[in-house]
Amino acid sequence: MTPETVRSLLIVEDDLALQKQIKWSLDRFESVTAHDRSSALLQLRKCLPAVVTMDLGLPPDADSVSEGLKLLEQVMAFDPDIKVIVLTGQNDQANALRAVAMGAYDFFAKPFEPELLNLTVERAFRMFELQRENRRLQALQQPDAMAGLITRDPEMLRICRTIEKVASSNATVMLLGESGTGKEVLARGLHQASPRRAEKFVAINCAAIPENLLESELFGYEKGAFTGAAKMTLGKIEMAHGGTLMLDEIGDLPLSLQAKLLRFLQERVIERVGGRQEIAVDVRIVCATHQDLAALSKDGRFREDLYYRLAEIVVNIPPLRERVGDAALLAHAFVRRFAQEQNRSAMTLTEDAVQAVENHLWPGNIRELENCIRRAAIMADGSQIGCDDLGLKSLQNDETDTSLDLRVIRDDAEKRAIVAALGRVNGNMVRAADLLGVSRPTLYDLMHRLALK
Ligand SMILES: Nc1ncnc2c1ncn2[C@@H]1O[C@H](COP(=O)(O)OP(=O)(O)OP(=O)(O)O)[C@@H](O)[C@H]1O
Repeated sequence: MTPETVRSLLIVEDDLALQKQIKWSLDRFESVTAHDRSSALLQLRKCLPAVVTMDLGLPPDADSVSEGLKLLEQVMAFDPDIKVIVLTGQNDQANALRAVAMGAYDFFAKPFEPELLNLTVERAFRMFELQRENRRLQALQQPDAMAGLITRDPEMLRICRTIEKVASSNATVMLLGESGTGKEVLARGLHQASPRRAEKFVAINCAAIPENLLESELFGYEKGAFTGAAKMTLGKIEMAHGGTLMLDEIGDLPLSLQAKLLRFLQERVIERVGGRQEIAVDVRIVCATHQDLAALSKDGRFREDLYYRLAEIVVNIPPLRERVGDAALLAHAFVRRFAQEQNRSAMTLTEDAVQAVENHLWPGNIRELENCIRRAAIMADGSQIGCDDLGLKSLQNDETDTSLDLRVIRDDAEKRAIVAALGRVNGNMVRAADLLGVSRPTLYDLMHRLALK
């Protein structure tokens, strides 16, 4: 729920005359009504009220408080911030107190005094708004939405800035990158940097759920929609209402569901499985995949119209092997974190371990590196983590070990230049020294040092 949204009052009363009377006496608030528990739950999800006034005696058993208390419990489970004002009979203080113990905000004995009820409802709205505002401010204090993301690679830093820039819009973002490159980290960062940060971030992995369950997982289902559907259940889209929904591995979404998702993106309403009602849902979509979606859509395996809807902003995340200096930077950071988590004194990577980390290609990207360091931090005997602990080959005494040694690089270049100069002047030392810009004795010395004689 975005902070600007006006929240309404829900009046739950089975006596329709009384319901009208309450609505009328609270007419300065925007209100909706319900006459029993199931219609109240429906309104709750549809209108997301801030305040509920509720009769405890509801049908089918209006003489007892069981339905009312059950509804109260469900309201509190749905959103504990909602302020519920319980309307009870004159001599029913025990049940009123029971309701307060279960989370009700206040109670009122019938017949009620309209002015007093007005004041209580107003106070409840104010309390609700204050709590929301408080949470929003707390979220604002979060200094950097990308705080958990470690990188010094220029391309990754550029991506972080892009994510922060587009966060305030509602544009759908598509994150493309190999497995383990941090797509979910970036999606969470986007949510944190957006005005939706006080609401939920919900992620669903389309590849991890069997096709026959995915529809109800995404869209929810009504009670009795299929065998085993014992109660109405919200889908991930509805759960993310007001917040951000991450559709991970979107390339694995079956074609039948692609059509349904497209309809949702166009009309922003869903229908639960087995339901007939259209429910408006306000979510920001982020999707991610390691697959080539454009190619999938050319092959007819991914709807082109859905692709263009989802690809409003496309972010290509580079694999770890292409990020300059990040493997070692992340390795050091993970060592510090895992040593701390295991209450071990400071641990460090040996020099050849750092070198091995830098040279490994990390096909599983940051996830693989993270797991590798976690395992090593557990296995290492002392405070030093070496190549053996990491399960990587040491590069010491290996040819590639000298790849960054300037002296070796310089010697090699000098050797090649001298050979080329001598070749060009057919072995004439005087002319070769001239070509190389050194004296003849210096050229002799160099050839001696470089074992060229
Ligand atoms: N730049 C980073 N700094 C610190 N940790 C990171 C970074 N990128 C990724 N991680 C960590 O690496 C792991 C994998 O990241 P994440 O789940 O976001 O990748 P992914 O691309 O969504 O993977 P998959 O495609 O397999 O779902 C997580 O534990 C995450 O915290």
